[in-house]
Amino acid sequence: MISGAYQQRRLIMGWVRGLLIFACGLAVYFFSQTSLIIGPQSIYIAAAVTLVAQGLSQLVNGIRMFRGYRVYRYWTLLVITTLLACNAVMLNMHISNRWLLLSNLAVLLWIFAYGSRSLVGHGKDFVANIFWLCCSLFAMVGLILAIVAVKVGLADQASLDGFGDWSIHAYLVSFFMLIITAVVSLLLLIMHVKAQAGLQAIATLDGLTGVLNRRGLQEAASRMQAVSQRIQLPMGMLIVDLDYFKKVNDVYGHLVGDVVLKSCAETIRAALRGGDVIGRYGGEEFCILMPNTGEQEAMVLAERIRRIIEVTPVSIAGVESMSRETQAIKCTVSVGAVSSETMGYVIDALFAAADQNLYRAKQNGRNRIVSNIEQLLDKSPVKGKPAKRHASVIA
Ligand SMILES: Nc1nc2c(ncn2[C@@H]2O[C@H](COP(=O)(O)OP(=O)(O)OP(=O)(O)O)[C@@H](O)[C@H]2O)c(=O)[nH]1
Repeated sequence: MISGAYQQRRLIMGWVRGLLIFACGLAVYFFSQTSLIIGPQSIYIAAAVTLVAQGLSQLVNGIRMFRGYRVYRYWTLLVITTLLACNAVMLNMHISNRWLLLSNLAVLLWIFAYGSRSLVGHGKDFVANIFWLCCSLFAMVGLILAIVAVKVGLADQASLDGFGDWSIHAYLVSFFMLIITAVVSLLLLIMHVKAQAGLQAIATLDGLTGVLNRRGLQEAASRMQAVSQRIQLPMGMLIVDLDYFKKVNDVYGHLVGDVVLKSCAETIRAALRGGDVIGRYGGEEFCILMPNTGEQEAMVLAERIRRIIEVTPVSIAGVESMSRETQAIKCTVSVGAVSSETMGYVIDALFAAADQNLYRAKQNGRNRIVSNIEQLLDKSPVKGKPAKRHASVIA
């Protein structure tokens, strides 16, 4: 978080620097329009464009850094030297205004095209759409600069000599300022949205396994319950608990315990259907919420999870502090299953009933599922094979 805030500060300070140089460029341009200038007006305009280009290129560099793209350290230096050198040579050699203007416009066009490319949105989410908006705003400026360049290219010499008085300047300057303000504001909005999403993820995701934490789970359960109840579809819930996990910690250490937890969370997640939600309910307990799932389907999914954990040993080959012979650990889980068909839609009642069924599964010997299905089918609970030992080691 602290390093993220520091990065953001660095980025924003970079943008501020770019905008200040850009503003200096505009100030020089406005000064060139007064009678206070000494010497030819074109020198001031060339200096103004150089400063504007320099400020913009710093801004574009900042945008690239923000997007995580490669930043060319000497890019801003290259822009300023190219422009200064071209302008100095052309002014000293009294080369036609047309070439002076065209070269300046070309550099500005290049910067906007580069910026526009750096702002292309990826994906279809809100942030991607805002990036696309910024991209099109920069592209629009590029297009207008291209039109001005064509106009300069086609204008006759007499008209070019009065270029300083062309009314398009006022429009261009206001347009530049408007677009830059809009793009910077949109980038700040993206920064804010990303920071919010980061905070939301920290608040609702479990740091170790990457699945929802208890709070995220509660929120997901409330949402699922509201929708299921409204459209009168059943919702199922499983609480999956690793058997004899304390012994894994005791025998192999907490580092291995963490690897086992992560791996089991991933294995369970991979076994779920689209729309199912997994969260970490407690230490070595996971909760699975299943929309449109009755008691029978909940049992089917519970059995799939029990089976897949049983047949998928957790590889601990690369874990530090483990001896080379120990390659993998076999685990089993007990599952408490329940659905709104037997317990109704009250979330706390579902959690309590699933917990109660899990307790019964543990009492009955572990590596098995207990549900309320007998209440529906008048049958005894489905049972998996009891585990013979807590965790076997595959050498
Ligand atoms: N490595 C690791 N261990 C954890 C974590 N959270 C909880 N535990 C451990 O999980 C163990 C849970 O032990 P118990 O509640 O006795 O459960 P158990 O040994 O699995 O026994 P049964 O559930 O009855 O089969 C404790 O030793 C906790 O320290 C974690 O994030 N990482």
